[in-house]
Amino acid sequence: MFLKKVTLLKEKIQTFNLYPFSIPAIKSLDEIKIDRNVTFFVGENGSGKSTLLEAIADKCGFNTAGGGRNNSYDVYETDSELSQFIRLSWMPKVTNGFFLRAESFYHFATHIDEVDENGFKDYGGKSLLQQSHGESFLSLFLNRFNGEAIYLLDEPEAALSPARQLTLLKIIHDLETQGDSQFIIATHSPILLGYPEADIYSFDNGEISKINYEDTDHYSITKYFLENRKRFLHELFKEDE
Ligand SMILES: Nc1ncnc2c1ncn2[C@@H]1O[C@H](COP(=O)(O)OP(=O)(O)OP(=O)(O)O)[C@@H](O)[C@H]1O
Repeated sequence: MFLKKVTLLKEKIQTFNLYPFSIPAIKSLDEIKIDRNVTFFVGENGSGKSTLLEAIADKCGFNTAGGGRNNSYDVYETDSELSQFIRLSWMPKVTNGFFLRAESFYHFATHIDEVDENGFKDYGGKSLLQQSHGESFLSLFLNRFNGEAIYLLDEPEAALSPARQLTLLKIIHDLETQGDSQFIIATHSPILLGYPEADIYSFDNGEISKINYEDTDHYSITKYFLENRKRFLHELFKEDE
């Protein structure tokens, strides 16, 4: 494990009324201790997970549109408005890694198409643009990801079938145990969240705090839905009847 702590430099912030400090979870952030190789960010849509992950990626020197340190394609890069207000504490520092941003992965794939000179060796031997969305994610995980690195994944499940999400769990497990890799993953997937021995930070209720897997909405809503689908849907549609 490499990244141990993320601290918000409150003394540098002039106003908490503007984005990103207007996001309740960010406003109340003091520091996040990272004690595990695999850490998840969960929370409602708009609770600030991507904002913080992007700031960490920026601070790591990764392309904020997705990629690692050597992936420079400024045209798609966005400024992280938070990164200059956080401090990352490392032990030891690692520079290898990757920021996967599901929503802008196409830009990364296009960039690789433009610059690749070795037959897409890091991407399974085929242009990422000629692979399906989910196939291209898995090619990246299987071929480009390797040991002693930090991987920041923003909703990696976006393109993955449930079976491929299980494959991703296995890849994470192999990289964590054999390659000494660290992962921070923003996700809505109850499958990914089930990774053993991971820490889960919730961004709900205006704060960032640790939560047990079984206490997440992702677990409880999915479980209730699967076990009581008819009743659940009946209640959900009731007002419209
Ligand atoms: N560049 C920006 N300028 C102003 N507001 C922004 C900007 N980017 C995001 N926001 C707002 O900040 C809030 C947090 O957004 P963020 O993308 O971090 O949420 P999230 O938790 O990752 O959500 P989701 O689960 O839907 O991906 C949202 O209300 C969003 O509209």
